[in-house]
Amino acid sequence: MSGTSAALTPPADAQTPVRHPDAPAPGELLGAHYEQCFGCGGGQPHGLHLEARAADGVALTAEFTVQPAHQGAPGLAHGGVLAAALDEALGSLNWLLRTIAVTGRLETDFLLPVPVGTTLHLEAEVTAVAGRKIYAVATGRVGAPDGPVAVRADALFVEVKVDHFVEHGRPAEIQAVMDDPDQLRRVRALEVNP
Ligand SMILES: CCCCC/C=C\C/C=C\C/C=C\C/C=C\CCCC(=O)SCCNC(=O)CCNC(=O)[C@H](O)C(C)(C)COP(=O)(O)OP(=O)(O)OC[C@H]1O[C@@H](n2cnc3c(N)ncnc32)[C@H](O)[C@@H]1OP(=O)(O)O
Repeated sequence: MSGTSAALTPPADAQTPVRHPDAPAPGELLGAHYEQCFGCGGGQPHGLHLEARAADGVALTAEFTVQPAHQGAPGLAHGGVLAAALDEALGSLNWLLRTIAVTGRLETDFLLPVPVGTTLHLEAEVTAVAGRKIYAVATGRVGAPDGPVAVRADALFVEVKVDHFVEHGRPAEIQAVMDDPDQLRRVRALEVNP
């Protein structure tokens, strides 16, 4: 059984999402938004190393292979890790809107257990935008892009400015980003109207 709370139902005056003209082309790898991100960064040994690719519209596909470090029960992925994979795929939609947004609400259905070694094939899509609120859905299929759906999520992201991170992040990590031209370029690429 699954359902969606009222907070995840777009209001009647919500807009159809618009892919930003400078968004990566369909098929292009999106890359990590932050090297130390648990979801997409290359600098986290036990991270998900999720690789997302732009699709048509305001949508993407992504893959993540469940590692032994991601177990909850013996030989099975932890549910929180699967939720993190969905969250990361949904968060990567920022690249297509060229907006910085953070997860406000994430509702997840766990439909099938996911064994270690499985590659989860994710799809995420923005469904509506209302002011700063971005509504999106994601699914994760096991084994193949057309495999059975193991997990799915409905989410609300809320647009923020870079200041959100500068204000709330631990100063050492924020300074490290500011000192790294490559990292700074990634942040700026997300932010159309700083
Ligand atoms: C130069 C150095 C820069 C360093 C930065 C480096 C890299 C950064 C680059 C990119 C990173 C971007 C994103 C990360 C990407 C991927 C990771 C996966 C995604 C995540 O993992 S991200 C982490 C988890 N995430 C959070 O850490 C959020 C914590 N949270 C907050 O920071 C606030 O809570 C916030 C901002 C969400 C809202 O706060 P706020 O004060 O700005 O706005 P407000 O409360 O007014 O909400 C506005 C409207 O959203 C509705 N609304 C809000 N929350 C709702 C909820 N939960 N349910 C239903 N509706 C909700 C309200 O009802 C209102 O609706 P209405 O306008 O209709 O009244």
